[in-house]
Amino acid sequence: MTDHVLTLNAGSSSLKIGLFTAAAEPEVRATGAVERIGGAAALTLEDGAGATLGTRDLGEGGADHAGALDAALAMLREHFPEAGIAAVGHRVVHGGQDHDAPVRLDDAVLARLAELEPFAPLHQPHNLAGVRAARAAFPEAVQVACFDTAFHRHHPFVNDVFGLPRELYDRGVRRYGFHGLSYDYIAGELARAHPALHAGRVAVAHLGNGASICGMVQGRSVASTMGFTALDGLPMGTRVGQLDPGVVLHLIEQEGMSAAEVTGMLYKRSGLLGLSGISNDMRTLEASDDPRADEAIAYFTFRIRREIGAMAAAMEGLDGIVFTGGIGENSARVRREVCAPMSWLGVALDAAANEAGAARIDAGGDVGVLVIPTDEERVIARAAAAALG
Ligand SMILES: Nc1ncnc2c1ncn2[C@@H]1O[C@H](COP(=O)(O)OP(=O)(O)O)[C@@H](O)[C@H]1O
Ligand SMILES: CC(=O)OP(=O)(O)O
Ligand SMILES: [Mg+2]
Repeated sequence: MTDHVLTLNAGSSSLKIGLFTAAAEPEVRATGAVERIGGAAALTLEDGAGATLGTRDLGEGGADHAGALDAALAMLREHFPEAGIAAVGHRVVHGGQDHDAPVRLDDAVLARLAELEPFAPLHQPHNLAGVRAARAAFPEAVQVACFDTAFHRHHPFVNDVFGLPRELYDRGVRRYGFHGLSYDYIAGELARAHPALHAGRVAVAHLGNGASICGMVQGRSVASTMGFTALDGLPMGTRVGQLDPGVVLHLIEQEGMSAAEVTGMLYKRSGLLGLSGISNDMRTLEASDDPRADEAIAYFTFRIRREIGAMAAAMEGLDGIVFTGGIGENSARVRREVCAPMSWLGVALDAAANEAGAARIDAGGDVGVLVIPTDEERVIARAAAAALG
């Protein structure tokens, strides 16, 4: 029976899939993840209760995004041979100016989204390759795109613009912001479980291999640290984060680097990897006793603090901080190094709650501090189920 929806979510270092019932509030049947794509990639499939159904080692450097998708779909089919797929929901990182909501994919939409590939080179090509693969594997299914940019499409002008000649803004050179599916989920969780915070001003820090902060007022995005591309703002696993554009000019004009070489440096060889010289992966850096690993983490947490301060200014106050994403959910050290020096802003951390990975980790200061596991898959599944009517 075609009574299920499938979700595909290609991140920069991961591929996540989900199998849900096609209900208005979809029920999760299984989730699968390939982590550390490009490194020691491994696939895990779990059932809806979190019990492991299968694991597969894809080997050091053994899987790219396409290989990860093949392996994940094969394992899913093995465990759920009876599940028919009525709709496939895709995370598509960049929706450009056109999309503030999910959209059904056809050839014309797909062609326009492909034009945005240069603006999200670590994601968009993999997202669209997933669409093509899913159309071939499930030709009868409805294909739906869910955009990381959609949640941010109604920023105030001052948070949407760069100080460039106006015609560039008119041509779409704007601050789009990303990780919107994650922020959409967090906004829903705040509304459900923390209505007072939902009504207030919250800095949501999505810290994964890609990392950004969203300034959320009454559950809506008013600012993002990410901009025209997912390079801006915080330093990330391999991405540079905020950078003086004069450095780019220097690299090209004085150092003789090509545009492609600069692109490779800023997207793939900077951030935690570039600073540490060791790894883009926070688990590896935390386990290292090399001082460069500590310095990379120190820069990461310093920039998060700086940007939370900037969000407080953008929102004219701060009622809460939410940590989410692979690092935000799991690294007590990062949360501690971010929060400890922010008592001036009313942030007081409960050290024991933080180390224990509790859901609420503030010690009752002016600013509520929460850890909320994100669920981009659920947001995608809801949109895919909704498209079925
Ligand atoms: N227990 C942990 N402690 C510290 N960092 C962790 C832990 N688990 C995962 N991470 C980090 O989370 C990051 C990946 O986050 P994730 O949101 O899954 O990535 P992506 O941005 O590719 O979707 C990696 O840097 C990884 O090391
Ligand atoms: C937009 C982005 O950076 O996504 P991810 O964190 O999944 O790489
Ligand atoms: Mg991600």
